[in-house]
Amino acid sequence: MNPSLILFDLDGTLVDTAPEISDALNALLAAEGLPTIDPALVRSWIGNGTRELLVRALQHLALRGVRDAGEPGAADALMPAFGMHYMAHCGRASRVYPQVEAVLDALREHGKRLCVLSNKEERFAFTVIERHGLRDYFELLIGGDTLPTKKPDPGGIRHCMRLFGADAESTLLVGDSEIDVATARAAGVPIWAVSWGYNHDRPVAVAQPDRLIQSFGALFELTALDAPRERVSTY
Ligand SMILES: O=C(O)COP(=O)(O)O
Ligand SMILES: [Mg+2]
Repeated sequence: MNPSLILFDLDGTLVDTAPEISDALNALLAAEGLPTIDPALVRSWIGNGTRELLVRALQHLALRGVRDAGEPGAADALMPAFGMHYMAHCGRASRVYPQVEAVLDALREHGKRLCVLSNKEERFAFTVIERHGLRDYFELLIGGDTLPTKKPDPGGIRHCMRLFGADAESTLLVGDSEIDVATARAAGVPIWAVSWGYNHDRPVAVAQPDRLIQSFGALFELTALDAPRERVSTY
């Protein structure tokens, strides 16, 4: 395995975003006079994008008898306010996982093309990587609303492969959920799954990724087959 193009899922793979996603959601619910939700439950809803998370939160409240939460259109009506709360919380309580910067540095130094492929809407995904200083590692960020489809549709992977002239053998997806595994399978590319992310309430191992990694440092081995590029100074 010596991929030249490596695509990274964002939430649960590069950055632990669950705390601020539940902070933003609960800030919205409190502002609307609705009951707040246990962060552990919110964490289990991450993976399909922010709007979908809001839909699930409202369904959860409706099932518990909260009036108005189950009204058709409730999620769309609340989405602009949720977006404002989320933007205000983005990058505050989230943390980049250990070794991420060191690995991305090494991969870039060895000439790998790196992209983010997230189901989080582009503006939020961009804000998360920007606020954590990760932006310059990536040549492209595809969010859940960048293209007509999102994961598990293989469109995002195919788009990157076309753009960077990579075939299935020279592409790798690194993700944390069964959605990522399904996306990679649909595109015919290998998938390495991280063990520490968000996969609803089950271990991602059940989705049978090609490899399960226990630490981000495992990705250092992807640099073993390429000589480091000469650094070109701009000064
Ligand atoms: O925001 C989400 O729900 C998921 O985002 P991810 O695809 O980066 O895990
Ligand atoms: Mg994820």
